[in-house]
Amino acid sequence: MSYPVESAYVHIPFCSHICYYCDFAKVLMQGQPVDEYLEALIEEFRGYQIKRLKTLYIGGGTPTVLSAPQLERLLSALAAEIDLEELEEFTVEANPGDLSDEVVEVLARSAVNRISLGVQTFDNKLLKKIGRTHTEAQVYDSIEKLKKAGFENITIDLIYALPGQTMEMVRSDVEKFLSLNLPHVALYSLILEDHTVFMNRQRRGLLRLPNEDKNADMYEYIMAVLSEHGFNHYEVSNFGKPGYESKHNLTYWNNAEYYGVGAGASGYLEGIRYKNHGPVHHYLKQAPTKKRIHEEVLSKKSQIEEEMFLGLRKKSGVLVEKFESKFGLSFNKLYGQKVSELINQGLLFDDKSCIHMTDKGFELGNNVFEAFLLDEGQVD
Ligand SMILES: C[S@@+](CC[C@H](N)C(=O)[O-])C[C@H]1O[C@@H](n2cnc3c(N)ncnc32)[C@H](O)[C@@H]1O
Ligand SMILES: C[S@@+](CC[C@H](N)C(=O)[O-])C[C@H]1O[C@@H](n2cnc3c(N)ncnc32)[C@H](O)[C@@H]1O
Ligand code: SF4
Repeated sequence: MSYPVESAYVHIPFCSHICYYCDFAKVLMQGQPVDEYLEALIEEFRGYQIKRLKTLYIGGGTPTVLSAPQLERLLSALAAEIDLEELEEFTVEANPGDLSDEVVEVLARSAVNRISLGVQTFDNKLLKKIGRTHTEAQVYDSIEKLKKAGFENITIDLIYALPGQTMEMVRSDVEKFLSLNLPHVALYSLILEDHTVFMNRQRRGLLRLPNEDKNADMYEYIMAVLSEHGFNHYEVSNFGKPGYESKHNLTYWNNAEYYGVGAGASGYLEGIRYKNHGPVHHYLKQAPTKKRIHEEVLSKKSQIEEEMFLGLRKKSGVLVEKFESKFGLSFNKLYGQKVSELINQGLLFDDKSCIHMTDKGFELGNNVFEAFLLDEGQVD
């Protein structure tokens, strides 16, 4: 069965500085052929002849390091391609340090209706320690500017379990978020990624990270306090007031297909997961329709596993009937035994039509996901 593709991700790989924890596709903006990149990106987008989209997400890197005219060029070129009446959610990621008045003005005049602000923490000392260049005051300033410009669907990213971070500091970050009265927050536990300053420090024994128990305490605190304040914990790391759950990110977790455009972007089209060339110069060298570096036709086994891993990340879980009609298989025959075991361990619960993770399951996510790996040959 095929479903219409309703989402697109557009990647801006430039940053004004490189954070110590980050391994996303990004490069220092200085000296980069930014205008040339934007034209190539627009051409790649046009090549897909996309007309209808429900969600569009411009991420990075840092889209807001573009100058106001550059951002204007990008936003209007993308908007000209699609039917804006159909577009429900249009997100742009922004960094508090570089959100100028001119950039906010361009955003306000465009079809963008959701801003994702990379705050990470409100603690000035900690911000420095993780390689960020903005301050707490700049966060408030950016949010005020955005609100004044008419944005109310604003989300922020926070990271917890940062080096030297205590429970008290996490509490303070969450309280500061709550006092801003925003409808959404993503809270990520720090992941130590290869090729980062933090991994280098860790290898030399120089990084003091909260241990696993502390990390679990922090997550439990976050879940409890945000649900007390009316946030729906709709995905492992995402919390939104009802109606503010991110439609774009739900596309990923629903295992639906999406266009991925730009250097280092991933996409999923016609059963193929692909990734574009990452380094900007490599990306620019390829013809508009040949930007992909890697394509994988997913086997039925992989499709089923992904359906489970992604679906279980959501509070709403995996709908058994949808699974069965998508794959033409009996869910119970394939996973019934595993699901019973995980329910007995308190990691999953079952409400007849759906399988969901419990809070404990969210905490121990990887143990749960592992149980859904299939053996070779188990499905054709
Ligand atoms: C790739 S960044 C792009 C957004 C923007 N450039 C910024 O930094 O605010 C998206 C988000 O991923 C999260 N992130 C990046 N690296 C991470 C890591 N190693 N562990 C946990 N979260 C991470 C951060 O919260 C960040 O805001
Ligand atoms: C970690 S999430 C943050 C989401 C945000 N908190 C929100 O609710 O909208 C976003 C990051 O994931 C990465 N990302 C998302 N979709 C992508 C795609 N299709 N290809 C490549 N990177 C992607 C980008 O680096 C982007 O900055
Ligand atoms: S976290 Fe954001 S600003 Fe920092 S390096 Fe990564 S993409 Fe750039």
